Amino acid sequence: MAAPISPSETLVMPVNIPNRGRALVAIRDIRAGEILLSDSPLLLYPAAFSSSPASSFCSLCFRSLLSVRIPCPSCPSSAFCSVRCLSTALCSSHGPSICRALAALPPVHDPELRAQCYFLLAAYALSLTSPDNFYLLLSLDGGDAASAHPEAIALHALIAPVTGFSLEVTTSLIAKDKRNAFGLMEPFRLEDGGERRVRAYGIYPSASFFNHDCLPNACRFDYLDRDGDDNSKITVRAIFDIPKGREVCLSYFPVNWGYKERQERLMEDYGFQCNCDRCEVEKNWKDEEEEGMDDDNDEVGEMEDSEENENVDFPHAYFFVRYVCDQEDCGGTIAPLPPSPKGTLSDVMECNVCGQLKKEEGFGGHGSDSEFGAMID
Ligand SMILES: C[S@@+](CC[C@H](N)C(=O)[O-])C[C@H]1O[C@@H](n2cnc3c(N)ncnc32)[C@H](O)[C@@H]1O
Repeated sequence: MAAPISPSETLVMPVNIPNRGRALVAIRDIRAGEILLSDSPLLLYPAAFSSSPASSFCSLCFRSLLSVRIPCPSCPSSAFCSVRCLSTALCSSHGPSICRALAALPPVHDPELRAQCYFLLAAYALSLTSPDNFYLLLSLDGGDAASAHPEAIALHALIAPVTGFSLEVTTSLIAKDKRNAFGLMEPFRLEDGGERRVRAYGIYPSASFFNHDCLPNACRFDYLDRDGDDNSKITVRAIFDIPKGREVCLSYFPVNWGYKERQERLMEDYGFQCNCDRCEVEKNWKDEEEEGMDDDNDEVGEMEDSEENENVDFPHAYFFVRYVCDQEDCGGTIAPLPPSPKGTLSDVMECNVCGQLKKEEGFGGHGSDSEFGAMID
C-alpha cells in the first residue's frame, strides 16, 4: 500500500544546477497528483484591465466582490471582501501612504505600465511592513538588470516620488517581477472564446524556484474565488510519477504553443534558450509541422496512427493526448487530484485552466507514467 500523504508537506528542495540556476528537485519518489508545494504570495497586485485597480475584486486577496463590498474609507479605488481583509490591508498593502499614492497616481493608459506601477507600489508597501520579505523579493532571479531601459526610467519617474526607490532598485524590481510573477486568472468562460484574462499577479517565494520545461512534470493551480483565508495560495501538483532527485519543472505558458513562440517568449522575458527534449525535436520541424500543433490536436491524431513516426518525430504525442485538456479553446494542463490521505491515487483529472474535472479510465494507481518520464527525460 502507498505511504500516507500529507498535503502540507513540501516535497521539493532547492538545488543549484549549472546553467539553470536554482531549481527544485523531488525529495522522494512522487506519485501522480501529489501536492509538491503550496505557497503563499509575498505580494499580489492587480492586472490593469480597468483604470481602477479594484473595481470588482478584493484589493487584498483578489476574491470576486459579489454580495459583500466594503470600500476603503479613504480612497475610491479599493474595496474589500471582508472586514478582516480591510483591516489587514490597512496595516499592510493598503496603508495610508499607498492609499494616497493610488489616489494621486496620474492616468497611465498603457495597461502593462499601469500593472507595473501597482507592482512597484505593492513592493514599496512590502518594504515598509515586512523588510525581510522585501529582501526575499530582491533575492529572486532577475537576470542581469544592470542597465535601466526606457520603460524602467519612465516608471521610475512616476513612482519614485512615492517610493523613494533609487533607479537601480526600481530596475531590479521590474526584472524580478518579469521573471517570477505568476498570473492568477479569471475563471475560464467558453463564451469569451477561450480568452482568459489575468485578474492579478503574485510573487511566490518558493514557487519562483521552479524552472521551465516545455513538457513539464508538474503544473500549478490557483483558486482565487474559493472560500477561506488561503484563496491566494497556489499549489503545484505532479502530473505523473516523478522519481526522487529529478528536477520538477512547470511550463511558463500553455504547453500547446509552437516552438518559435516558446523560444521567443523564453528569450525575451526569461533570458534563456530552451534546450529541453521537446525543443531538441521541434527545432528541426518545418513550419507546416508547427502549425499542426494547433489546439485541435489534429496532428496528434495523425501521429498516433503512424507507428513509424511515433517516438521519432513526435515523442511527446502521449503528453498531448493524456495531459492537455480536450475542452475547446482551453489548452490547459491536466493533473490528477491529490491522492487520498491513505495514499490512494485519484482517477479524476483536473484542468489548471478551465477547471474541468474528468474521470480518467484506468488512470488511478498505475505506474506507466514513470515510463513516459523516462522517455522524455
Ligand atoms: C522563475 S526563475 C526560476 C528559478 C531560477 N533558476 C533561480 O535561480 O532563481 C526563472 C529563471 O530561471 C532560469 N530558467 C528557468 N528555466 C530554465 C531552463 N529550462 N533552462 C535554463 N534556465 C532556466 C532563467 O534564468 C529564468 O529567467
